Amino acid sequence: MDNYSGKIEYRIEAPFFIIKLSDPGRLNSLAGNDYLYLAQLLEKADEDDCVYFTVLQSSGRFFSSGADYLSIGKAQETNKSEPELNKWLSNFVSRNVYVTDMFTRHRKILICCLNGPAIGLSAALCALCDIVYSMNENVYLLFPFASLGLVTEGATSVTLPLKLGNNATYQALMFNEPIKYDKLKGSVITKNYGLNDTEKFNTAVMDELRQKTNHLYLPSILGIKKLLMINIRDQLERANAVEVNDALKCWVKGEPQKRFKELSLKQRKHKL
Ligand SMILES: CCC/C=C/C(=O)SCCNC(=O)CCNC(=O)[C@H](O)C(C)(C)COP(=O)([O-])OP(=O)([O-])OC[C@H]1O[C@@H](n2cnc3c(N)ncnc32)[C@H](O)[C@@H]1OP(=O)([O-])[O-]
Repeated sequence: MDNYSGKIEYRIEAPFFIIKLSDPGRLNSLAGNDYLYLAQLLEKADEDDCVYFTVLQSSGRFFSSGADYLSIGKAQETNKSEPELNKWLSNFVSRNVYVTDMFTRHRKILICCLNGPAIGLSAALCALCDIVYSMNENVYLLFPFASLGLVTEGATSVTLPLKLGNNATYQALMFNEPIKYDKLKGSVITKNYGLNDTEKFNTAVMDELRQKTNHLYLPSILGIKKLLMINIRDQLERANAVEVNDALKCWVKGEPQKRFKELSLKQRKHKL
């Protein structure tokens, strides 16, 4: 496994496999290869028989600001002679399919420690987690697909209506509105720790998880997750495939690249 950028750390404290995003200076934005590494770590956690819970943590004030716009610029600039279709099949389709698939197929309990806002593909991955805890009420999820010339990704065309409801999903996606704590509470977030320090929050969640799980018969929880996923797994897998193929057309046309560049030049700002 290649940890290309060093932006992601992991440690195993059985029964927990803890993955931590550790690039707070750039708000834990992730390049294509970082998402690949994250997916590989999920695969490793899935295969490890000592692991029952995969815990996602982050650092600083954001959980993750989504795809790293600089890496999209680089992908655009390299191999200029390569046909756009080939370029975005490898730089977008295969990566998005793989990372989303590793989340949808993950057999262990996925717990997200949401220390701050999550955006784009990273927000989609939070929405794929089984349990989400928030550090405080300042968290939000933003899916700026309509602003960036993209369409739903990371199986959000299934997870958002399922978790938030259909009309709330339309409201957020059509107008690029952040989904704030008041809407996430109870639907996505099941506990708010009311803290203001990410490291204290991460520690508090782990302390509580150790306490809550030490009396459980752990194989049962995997059996329960398997049953809970039976009805939606096919939907998630189908959505993943259709989403990337629709988005591929956007990348070939070139609209997202233009808009990501504007973001990187600070000529475009999301309304929060
Ligand atoms: C795979 C393809 C599909 C994926 C789709 C998606 O994920 S769609 C979602 C795509 N994502 C988005 O649309 C979100 C884009 N980001 C934003 O809209 C804003 O940064 C903000 C609203 C998140 C925070 O505003 P704020 O005023 O509080 O903070 P700030 O702006 O000053 O940022 C602090 C530092 O972090 C840096 N940095 C931040 N994000 C990124 C990034 N994604 N990339 C790289 N760098 C990023 C920023 O440059 C700055 O560094 P500098 O210049 O000081 O060296």
